[in-house]
Amino acid sequence: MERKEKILEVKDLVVKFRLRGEILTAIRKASLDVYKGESLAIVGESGSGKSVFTKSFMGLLDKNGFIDGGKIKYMEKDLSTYKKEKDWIKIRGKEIAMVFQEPMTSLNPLKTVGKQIKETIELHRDIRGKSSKEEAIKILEDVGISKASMRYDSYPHEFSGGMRQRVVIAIAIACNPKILICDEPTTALDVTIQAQILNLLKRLKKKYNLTTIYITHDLGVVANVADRVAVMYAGDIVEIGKAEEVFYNPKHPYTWALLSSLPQLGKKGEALYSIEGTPPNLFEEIKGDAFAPRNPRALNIDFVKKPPYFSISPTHKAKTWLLDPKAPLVEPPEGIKNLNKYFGGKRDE
Ligand SMILES: Nc1ncnc2c1ncn2[C@@H]1O[C@H](COP(=O)(O)OP(=O)(O)OP(=O)(O)O)[C@@H](O)[C@H]1O
Repeated sequence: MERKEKILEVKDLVVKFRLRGEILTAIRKASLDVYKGESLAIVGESGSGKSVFTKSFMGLLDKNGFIDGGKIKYMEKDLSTYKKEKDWIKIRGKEIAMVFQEPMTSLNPLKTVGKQIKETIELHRDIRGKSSKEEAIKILEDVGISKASMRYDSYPHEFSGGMRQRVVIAIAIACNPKILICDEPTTALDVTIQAQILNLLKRLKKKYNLTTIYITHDLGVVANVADRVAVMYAGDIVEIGKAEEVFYNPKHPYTWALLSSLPQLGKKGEALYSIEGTPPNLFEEIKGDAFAPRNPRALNIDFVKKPPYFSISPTHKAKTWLLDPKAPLVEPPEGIKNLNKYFGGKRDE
């Protein structure tokens, strides 16, 4: 594999929350390398820790949250040691920016969209006055807003949902970040608009040489945009690889379950597959493989000992005892064996 430069290196990160006198462990020694210029997707069910994990890179954890171990290395700096807002201001937006699911919560309803972009430019870059307005208009054009110089003076409520999401992306881009984290960027939008926003993000990634991290529970979104996929379960990354490796040669039973629940695989008239059981209680210590109680193919050892990563290829690894040379042969479910039929074409776009 060509050796790419790491832009972010997360090692054994532990994030906890204090809640009513108890401690909840949301991230359990998760590690992740992100390479410059790549597009990485973090997928997993609601509550698996995707948002908490990425928010910890930006100092955006809720007040009751704290890092209790591990490192977050970004450009020679260890962000896990950052405590003060004045340190985070140098990173947030400027180096690492985030686009959230619901555009209305990220926009100020009382200010024109142009002013919001202009202010962001002036806060982060050395441009003022007329030039920053011109730059704001250019960015509005970049994110696909037609008649940008006229729309500059519009308020957020005058835009449709998809257009508002474009404005939120414009604000994120205006800071000139190196990493753009997109947290469920299309969940609140209808299907055609979703595709447009994903295409826009792909285009901007190329133009601005961005590293993009998508957070989503929807593997369908991932098929279209990600170079690599990280699968998260109960606060840990249980499988990671190139998108085609995770889609066409998945190894962790949780990835099998996620893939089996893809709506694209649903047969007409049949109920969609859904993963049985519930995720573990994060207030309690987890023993063994966290997915074991929900895994119909679990081995005895899964309930006792946490699996390490086993490598499948230089770019693909998974934390499951099924990959241990001593494990019995367990086949993935039939339904997910020919996924290239569904996604093969799309990935080559
Ligand atoms: N402020 C908080 N206090 C207590 N627990 C929290 C807090 N924020 C998050 N959590 C818990 O951390 C775990 C991970 O949450 P997180 O929001 O990262 O999940 P997620 O995978 O992003 O899910 P979703 O897709 O629903 O956002 C969950 O169990 C959640 O309840």
